[in-house]
Amino acid sequence: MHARPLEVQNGVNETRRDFSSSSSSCGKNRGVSKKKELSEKKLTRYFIDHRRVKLVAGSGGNGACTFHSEPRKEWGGPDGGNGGNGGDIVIKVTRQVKSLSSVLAVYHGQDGESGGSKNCYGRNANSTYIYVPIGTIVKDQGKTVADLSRHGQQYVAAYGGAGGKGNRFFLSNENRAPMMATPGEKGQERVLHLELRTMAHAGLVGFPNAGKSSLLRAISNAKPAVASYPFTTLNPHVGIVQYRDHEQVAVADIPGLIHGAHMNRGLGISFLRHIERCRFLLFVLDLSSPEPWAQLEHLRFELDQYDPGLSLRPRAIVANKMDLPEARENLQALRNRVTERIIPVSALTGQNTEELILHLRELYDGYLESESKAADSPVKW
Ligand SMILES: Nc1nc2c(ncn2[C@@H]2O[C@H](COP(=O)(O)OP(=O)(O)OP(=O)(O)O)[C@@H](O)[C@H]2O)c(=O)[nH]1
Ligand SMILES: [Mg+2]
Repeated sequence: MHARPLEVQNGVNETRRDFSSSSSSCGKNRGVSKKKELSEKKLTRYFIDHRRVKLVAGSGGNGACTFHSEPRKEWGGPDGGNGGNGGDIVIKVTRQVKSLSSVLAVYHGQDGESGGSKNCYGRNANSTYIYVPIGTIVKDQGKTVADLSRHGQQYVAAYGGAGGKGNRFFLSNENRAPMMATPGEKGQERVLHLELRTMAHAGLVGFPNAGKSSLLRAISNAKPAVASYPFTTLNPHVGIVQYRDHEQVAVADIPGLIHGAHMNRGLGISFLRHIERCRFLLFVLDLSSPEPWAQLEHLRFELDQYDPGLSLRPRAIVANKMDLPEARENLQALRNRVTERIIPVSALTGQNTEELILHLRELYDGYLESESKAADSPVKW
């Protein structure tokens, strides 16, 4: 078990290899020849699940100060139109976007058009949209201001400034020739933090190489990359387990945790955040490794350090790699040490995955029941 951090160090090289080969647009095997060590800091850069954005909404257009002029009509009166409103900046959820990597650091909204003569009003500016994935949380100085969990949901993050008034607006009985017009207001300026938290019912939690991605492949429609080195998975993948009665359970393959993850080691805190959103947990253990129960203790420790009680969510232990002889030897020893339900499976051969799928459904039904109870309970004032 103590060899894990070392393994992770080795895997750091490998991750670059996988990263370049898995995204075809980057070109094949680009990183393979380069043996440069990839630091943990660089590793975390590949997955963007939080962003700081500065938003400057559009300013309103200025009002115009003009007078009607026509041949033989000396005092035509004021005809300066109002300016248009500045564009808002809107954060909008879309299914098509999977991470926050496309979100820029600064956004400027469009300015409203200025008013013109002949009572022409300036055009209002269009809103600027920032597209984010489902499960994005918007925070302003640490306070959550929006929790965007549905496709199409939107949040107006910065309001555009109102357009200025033209001199026609100030026409009154007292003042027949107003010489004033107001400038457009400045758009709202804000600095927000966006955070992405995977939305899934179940989370696969385990050390790198435990077989989480293989398991997700075996039980759901998702096809995350599988390879024999740690940190193959750099982004959470969500797979859907489909049942005959059309019920669907979402399972998230969360990148491997390592010892010290709560202190941001490895892929660290960013992934603990994703686990936080899962209703129930499946601890995936590589049973072919020596003393697999130590993996479980480490995982629990990391979860509880991040959020006390997180490891106590409804859960099951998935004893993976049961096709290997060492795993069969370890299973009984694990059973003697752990009271929770253990489901022995082999993600590689698909052995006993039905039991896991059925147990997942039990956990899901339990979750639905607790949700409906919570909805029925009277609200306390
Ligand atoms: N023999 C055997 N090998 C398995 C089994 N499940 C996974 N593996 C192998 O274990 C290695 C790691 O599998 P992954 O599914 O990539 O592991 P992971 O937990 O997703 O790893 P990270 O994404 O790095 O955290 C691969 O070489 C798999 O082929 C299993 O049930 N039996
Ligand atoms: Mg994986």
